[in-house]
Amino acid sequence: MSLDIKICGLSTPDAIDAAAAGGASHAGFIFFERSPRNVAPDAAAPLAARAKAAGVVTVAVTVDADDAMLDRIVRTVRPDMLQLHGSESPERVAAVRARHGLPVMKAFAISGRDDLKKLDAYRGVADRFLLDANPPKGSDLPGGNGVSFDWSLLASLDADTDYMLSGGLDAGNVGEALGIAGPPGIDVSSGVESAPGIKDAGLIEAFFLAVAEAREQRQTAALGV
Ligand SMILES: O=C(O)c1ccccc1NCC(=O)[C@H](O)[C@H](O)COP(=O)(O)O
Repeated sequence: MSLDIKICGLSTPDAIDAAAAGGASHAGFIFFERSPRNVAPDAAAPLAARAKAAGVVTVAVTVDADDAMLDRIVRTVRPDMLQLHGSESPERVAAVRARHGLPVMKAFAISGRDDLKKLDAYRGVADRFLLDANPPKGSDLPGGNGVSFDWSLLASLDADTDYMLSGGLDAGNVGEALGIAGPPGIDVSSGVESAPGIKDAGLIEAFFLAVAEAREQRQTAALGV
């Protein structure tokens, strides 16, 4: 089974190259001023072009952005996908998708079974889901907090739910997350940083190695070797 891997919060050519070299399927760019990973559209444009040239799908991450901001990002950065990481309603997701003609990944904060029910109103509207942890108390950010949630909750999701498992992943725990949830995609940001907003090529490489090892172990176990 294939596994999509999104490295989020990229802001330098070196980090793009490390993500692409490791085999990232998606590269995320944050357009949210309070984030240490925030990039201006003009600065993100050449980075996104670099990721695209390496065959990586580019994702523009926004939080309750209005049409003017999304217009500017789409016009300048030309992302392949939009990630809506705020409290966007199903109607807003549909409107954004129609206005820009781009697939939309809708993010949800998960801390209990009830949170997963919220996805239902977005089925057939959002192209994909990103399931993240609830921000810790006092956090200024809806994402990128480096905290995880109970991955076993995902066992109750419909098998055909297309999502990325996100929140607090790193090289040390991604194998366990894959084993418990078996997601179609994963997403990481803080877990491959040496400091908030500073991606580390060594940590990115270690993350991909940990994913490869875990997948190999699962395959071996499945074959009963
Ligand atoms: O990463 C941010 O700073 C951020 C800010 C505002 C909205 C979303 C943000 N990140 C979105 C992502 O897709 C992150 O990769 C995701 O929340 C996981 O982050 P982490 O727990 O640090 O791996």
